[in-house]
Amino acid sequence: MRVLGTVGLPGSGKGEAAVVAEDRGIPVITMGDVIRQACRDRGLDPAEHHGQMARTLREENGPAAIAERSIPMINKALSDADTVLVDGLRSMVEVDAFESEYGDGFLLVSIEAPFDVRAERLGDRGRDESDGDLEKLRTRDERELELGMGDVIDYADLTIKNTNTLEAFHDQINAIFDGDADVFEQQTETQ
Ligand SMILES: Nc1ncnc2c1ncn2[C@@H]1O[C@H](COP(=O)(O)OP(=O)(O)OP(=O)(O)O)[C@@H](O)[C@H]1O
Repeated sequence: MRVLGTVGLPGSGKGEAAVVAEDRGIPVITMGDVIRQACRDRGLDPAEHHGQMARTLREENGPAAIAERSIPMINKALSDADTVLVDGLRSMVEVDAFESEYGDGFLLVSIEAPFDVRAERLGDRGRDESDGDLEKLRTRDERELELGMGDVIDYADLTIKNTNTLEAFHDQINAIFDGDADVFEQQTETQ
């Protein structure tokens, strides 16, 4: 059993890591899915209430609420699969929740790229208007770091620098899933 969590600032490549996982048939649970499900459970439109629901869940059930709600989803996926990817951890309380559930089976991977590289890639991605806005990216970075993402990045078992081609990045992610170079084993043994 392996639960691989990713952390990274906006545009670092977490979504691409999830694409690699899905291509290999590895289930992906995103924290966003948890929030969308909570919206639907309460009859709310996720497109409209996503941000508010994230805050409500934390207010009602504490800062680890979203991680805790994702654990049953991960466990369900683990009944059919050996490995699951959890996309986008944001704070140490979430790390603690996954570590207490999965112990050494949990591996935290930090995906990193410099601001300028992320800004250019997000500009190309253009998923929404904030993607092309440098000031908004700076604000998003600051907000994530203030909310504790920096600690999670520092704590990660493995760091991947996503500064090369997309193909090279996919190879790096595949190597982690393959357990190449004993990367996975070394890290879990020393935890
Ligand atoms: N090595 C790379 N070379 C070229 N493009 C890349 C590379 N890595 C990622 N990208 C592209 O950069 C964009 C941002 O990557 P991605 O969507 O994976 O980031 P993210 O970490 O999920 O961001 P967010 O948190 O904002 O959703 C995407 O369009 C992705 O295809």
